[in-house]
Amino acid sequence: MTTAALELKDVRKSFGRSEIIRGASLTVQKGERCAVIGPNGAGKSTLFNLVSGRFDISSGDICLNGNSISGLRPFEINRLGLSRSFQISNLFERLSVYENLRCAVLWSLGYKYSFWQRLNGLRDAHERAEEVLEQIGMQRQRKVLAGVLTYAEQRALEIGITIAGGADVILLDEPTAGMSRSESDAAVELIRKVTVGKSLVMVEHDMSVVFGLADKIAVLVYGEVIACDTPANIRSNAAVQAAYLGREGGEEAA
Ligand SMILES: Nc1ncnc2c1ncn2[C@@H]1O[C@H](COP(=O)(O)OP(=O)(O)OP(=O)(O)O)[C@@H](O)[C@H]1O
Repeated sequence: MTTAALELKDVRKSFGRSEIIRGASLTVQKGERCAVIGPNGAGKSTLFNLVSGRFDISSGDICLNGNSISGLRPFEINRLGLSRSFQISNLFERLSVYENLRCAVLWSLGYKYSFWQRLNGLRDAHERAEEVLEQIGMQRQRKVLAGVLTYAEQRALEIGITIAGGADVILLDEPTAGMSRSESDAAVELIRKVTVGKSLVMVEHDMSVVFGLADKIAVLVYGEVIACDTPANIRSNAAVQAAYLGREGGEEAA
């Protein structure tokens, strides 16, 4: 049996007396694209914060490539190969597109101040930043300050920053939020391209994005994964229809 890229085992999280994540289990295989959907307040962002180490789990376990990452800090989890984007823009607005990418690469290389390491680190970071620039199709904007990019370009740059360190498990939080249809279609193509051979977990409200991109959909309702299946099976799942799709995404998902 192959080792899963990411596995959540009966994960629970309470804030004070409120249990927000109530025994969530989820397995994402290597190379698989999984969308997490669910109503507002279901706990999707909390789940991302648990997986990326921003919050500690209350109980259960989370494994990355077969090894427990529970209790590790975000940068340790990142160095083990998991990278996440944020809903809120996470760019250095006064740095250029290229500089933003180079910063992300240097950070992921564990760059520390030492002369020789600095020279080697800068060379490696330059080459990797160039690769990512090409992957996200932003060579023409390389010198443009991140703060003056269009919204869709900023989101594309965020995706570049997320993949810059070469992580093999990518978490994207609402990557197409606030985009027009055509911008969102372009973002889907970009995500598809940059996640080839990687595992993707994304939280997304736009059902055409979810059903267009995901190999597997996990439905989170009140902190529990009530279904996790192929898009076709999720579409016809009566419990999912009742709890979520019937109200929020039925039209796009149909
Ligand atoms: N740090 C926190 N302290 C206390 N309660 C929190 C905290 N973070 C989240 N919650 C609560 O957990 C619940 C789930 O929130 P979360 O943001 O994870 O939901 P979501 O599914 O991402 O929602 P949305 O789709 O609206 O973004 C909410 O009731 C929220 O108020």
